[in-house]
Amino acid sequence: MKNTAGSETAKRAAGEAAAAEVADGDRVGLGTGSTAAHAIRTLGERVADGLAIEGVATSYQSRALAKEVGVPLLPLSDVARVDVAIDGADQVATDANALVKGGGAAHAREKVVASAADRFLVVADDSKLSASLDYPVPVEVLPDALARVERAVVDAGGEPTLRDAERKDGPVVTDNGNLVLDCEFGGVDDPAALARDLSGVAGVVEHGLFVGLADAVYVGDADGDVTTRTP
Ligand SMILES: O=C[C@H](O)[C@H](O)[C@H](O)COP(=O)(O)O
Repeated sequence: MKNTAGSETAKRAAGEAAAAEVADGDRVGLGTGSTAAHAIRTLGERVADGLAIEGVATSYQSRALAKEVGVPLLPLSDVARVDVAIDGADQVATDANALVKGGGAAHAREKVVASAADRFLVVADDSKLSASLDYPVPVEVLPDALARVERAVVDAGGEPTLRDAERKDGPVVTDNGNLVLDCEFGGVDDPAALARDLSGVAGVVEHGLFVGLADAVYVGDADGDVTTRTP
């Protein structure tokens, strides 16, 4: 489920500010979504100006965009670490320590890349900031485990909804061939505990709670100004 409230100016400002942090020779994780796309386009412009980097895409979408703008790519399956990863979020806790991601169903690969990054930079417009995390948590599920995982989410106090796409009959299928449950927990008081609980359920491929992974959050506003938050 996408959080589409923010302005394009704010997203662009955040994406450009984070892309400016990338240095010559870096291996760069390329996030997914409309905000990360601004960072990828900026990196494409910098590559055209002579910046030498290698990108690692987190989704079909980010791979296609990187190719379009001329960012050279390495396959994720060959990569154990990246220097810096830049990615968006659907909701960011104001203390910058926890995020909800996966509105575009890309959170499994995004978490692999974020966890492989020396520096994980999050880019977001200011509508994504929230004192407490109350955005539905996407959970990628092995198709055969759907019923089992739905029950586990209910047991954990959540309300799971199988994600459907507007222009597709049937459920969303991720780039990894799995299903997505958007899980409403109301406010998440202890993101680390919920993250641990969800990771412990057999059949959960990955969930969209990113706790303690971000090194900095670049927050853009509608005037094009950017502030940086660190956990
Ligand atoms: O699965 C998608 C990703 O986690 C995105 O980074 C997240 O949904 C934010 O996307 P956007 O920048 O388009 O709001």
